[in-house]
Amino acid sequence: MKVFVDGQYGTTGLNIHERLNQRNDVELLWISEEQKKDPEIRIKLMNEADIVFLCLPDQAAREAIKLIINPNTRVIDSSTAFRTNEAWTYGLPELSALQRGKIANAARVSVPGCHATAFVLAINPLVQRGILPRDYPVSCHSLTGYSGGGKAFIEQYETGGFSDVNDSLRYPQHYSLKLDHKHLPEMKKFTDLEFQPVFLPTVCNFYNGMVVTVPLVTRLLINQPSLQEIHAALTDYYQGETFVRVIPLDDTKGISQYALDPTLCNGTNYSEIFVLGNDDQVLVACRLDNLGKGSSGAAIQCMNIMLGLDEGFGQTLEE
Ligand SMILES: NC(=O)C1=CN([C@@H]2O[C@H](COP(=O)(O)OP(=O)(O)OC[C@H]3O[C@@H](n4cnc5c(N)ncnc54)[C@H](OP(=O)(O)O)[C@@H]3O)[C@@H](O)[C@H]2O)C=CC1
Ligand SMILES: CC(=O)N[C@@H](CCC(=O)OP(=O)(O)O)C(=O)O
Repeated sequence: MKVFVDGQYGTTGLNIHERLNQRNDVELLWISEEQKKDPEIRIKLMNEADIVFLCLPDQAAREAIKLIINPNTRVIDSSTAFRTNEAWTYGLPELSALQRGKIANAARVSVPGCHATAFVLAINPLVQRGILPRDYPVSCHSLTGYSGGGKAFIEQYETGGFSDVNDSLRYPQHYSLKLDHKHLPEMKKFTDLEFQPVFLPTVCNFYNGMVVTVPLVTRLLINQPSLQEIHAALTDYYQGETFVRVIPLDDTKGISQYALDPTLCNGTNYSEIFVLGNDDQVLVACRLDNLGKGSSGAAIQCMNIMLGLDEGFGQTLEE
């Protein structure tokens, strides 16, 4: 099976390339760094491939898709360009059994954004199980490593050694302060919420890793559930999932007393859901690697599903 990664020299593309390089069921079509934007070579490689990964900025992804004319070429796009487009399938198999089936048969799959993945995983089951009202005024915070910003952003952190210009990057920075983050449309659509959440991300001085948190006031939820009931609903929803782990309440005692490290899923495709707080106010948190389940790992998981393979094939699996 032939695979081409368009954008193979970028942060996400490089990561996907590395993961696929280790597999012997995949023939990777290769483009040199000098030629990576040459339309003629890209057209040839994209139409020769069974699967194309697009790991490009949004506008470049919109242009690239027009270059694919082979009806048998299936596409997995990591950008924001097509995530809420009805002609595309949202690549989050843990949404539902129906969604997993759609991915298996899809010709065009859009990989969810990293913040959106964590938010949807944490919140969608609570809406589907009739716990969180669809019109709840949801708010959400995300703590993320800087690799989510791509090559140019990474350079600001890693070269120049915190010059006067970017000295403040040493410290956590809130961003997207117009409260219009580009993941909001998918966050709303794939949780069935009536309104977009208020979403505030914070980028920090570490490479990868992420924790998204959603505070909930239980007296405003349907039938005023306890913390245990919220935890039980999430645990039940994700039973049998390989890559979503709802952490048992007994195992969250240490975290409740100390802190939630955003980097502990790094290097894996796992996401971990924590239910913290108390019976009056619950904090649902989701931890993942923005370069794993937040992008490249999720893209590979989708490819495996599309090919009828085990979802964990080629992923780092840990017990
Ligand atoms: N980093 C992350 O954690 C995540 C990223 N994403 C998404 O994945 C996509 C890629 O992001 P990321 O890897 O971070 O970005 P990078 O900036 O790190 O990489 C993008 C790559 O695409 C190349 N490129 C740009 N335009 C073209 C073009 N017209 N034709 C061919 N190649 C081109 C760039 O080259 P050059 O630099 O020379 O312009 C670069 O090598 C984005 O849409 C991003 O939103 C999604 C989830 C997480
Ligand atoms: C630190 C940082 O800037 N992170 C990026 C996340 C990138 C990502 O997941 O998503 P896209 O695929 O939608 O680009 C951001 O918040 O925009």
